[in-house]
Amino acid sequence: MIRVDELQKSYGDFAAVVGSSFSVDAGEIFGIVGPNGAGKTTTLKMISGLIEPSGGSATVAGFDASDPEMRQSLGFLPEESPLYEDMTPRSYLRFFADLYDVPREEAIARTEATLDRLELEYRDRRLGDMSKGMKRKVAIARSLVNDPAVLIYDEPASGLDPLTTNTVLAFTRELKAAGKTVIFSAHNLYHVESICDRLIIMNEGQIIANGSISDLRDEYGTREYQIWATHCPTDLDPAETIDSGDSSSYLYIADTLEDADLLREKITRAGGDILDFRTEESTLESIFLELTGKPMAGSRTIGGSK
Ligand SMILES: Nc1ncnc2c1ncn2[C@@H]1O[C@H](COP(=O)(O)OP(=O)(O)OP(=O)(O)O)[C@@H](O)[C@H]1O
Repeated sequence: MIRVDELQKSYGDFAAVVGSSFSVDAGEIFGIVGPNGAGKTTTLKMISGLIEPSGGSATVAGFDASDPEMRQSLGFLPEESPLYEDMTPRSYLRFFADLYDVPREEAIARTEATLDRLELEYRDRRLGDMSKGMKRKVAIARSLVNDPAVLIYDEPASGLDPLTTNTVLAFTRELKAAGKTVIFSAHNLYHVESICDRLIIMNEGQIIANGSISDLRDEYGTREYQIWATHCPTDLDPAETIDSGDSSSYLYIADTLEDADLLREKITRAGGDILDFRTEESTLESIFLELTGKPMAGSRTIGGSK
């Protein structure tokens, strides 16, 4: 659905994007992550036809990014989406429907349904008097005004409260369920990990990793199996021991599932009980840190990060 081939952008001597190539299949949510200045927004703007590449090409739904016809297939939500402050959500969305030549009735039905789903009240209030979250919902509705097959969302949940963030993430999943293709850029790696099918990591204008979270874990991450038990056979060396008065518990770590099964067998044969068994995997954040050497602003880890 989207094909990016050796895409480049230079500003004078400075190379903001250096020969990026990747493709996004129909119906995928595809993530783009990277530290500040990595070239994410520049890449998204080139795919959207908003800036001209210095080299290479991008196609969306079979159209070159520079082809005006491509716009009918695309909804772009920029990182900062200034709205016309004196308009109301309804008048603003009708204005965009007219720009895209969408019939009025159809536009009203579509945008009202989107605003219902995003739980936006006050649709006749001046946009200038609305909160950031409310404006974001209107901008999301705008991205769908022409019912595009492809959506490019640059930091859609940035700066929003947790409730609105959850609504935006759930809505993005629903777009996929409805058959849309979504490119999703975010600083919060937990969001990317929870909704993206595949992703690229960019650093200093280059793609440094490309694949599903599971692919990236296999290639760059670690996985270990942890067993907590009540007993310590004499020939085993626990990674950790917790003494709590009259009883102790022991932690054993295995690198493979086969080794973990052997450990469990040994412990139960020696009369011990297994208290807990869990898999600990690298989070996207730890992989990101490993690859870029830079922490991701605005990100957070979920339990079990290493
Ligand atoms: N119009 C421009 N003129 C000169 N340099 C630019 C221009 N636009 C972007 N850049 C530079 O290109 C690099 C990539 O910028 P870009 O906005 O694509 O990064 P990003 O990964 O989206 O960053 P962030 O996470 O901070 O939004 C940055 O160093 C930026 O300063």
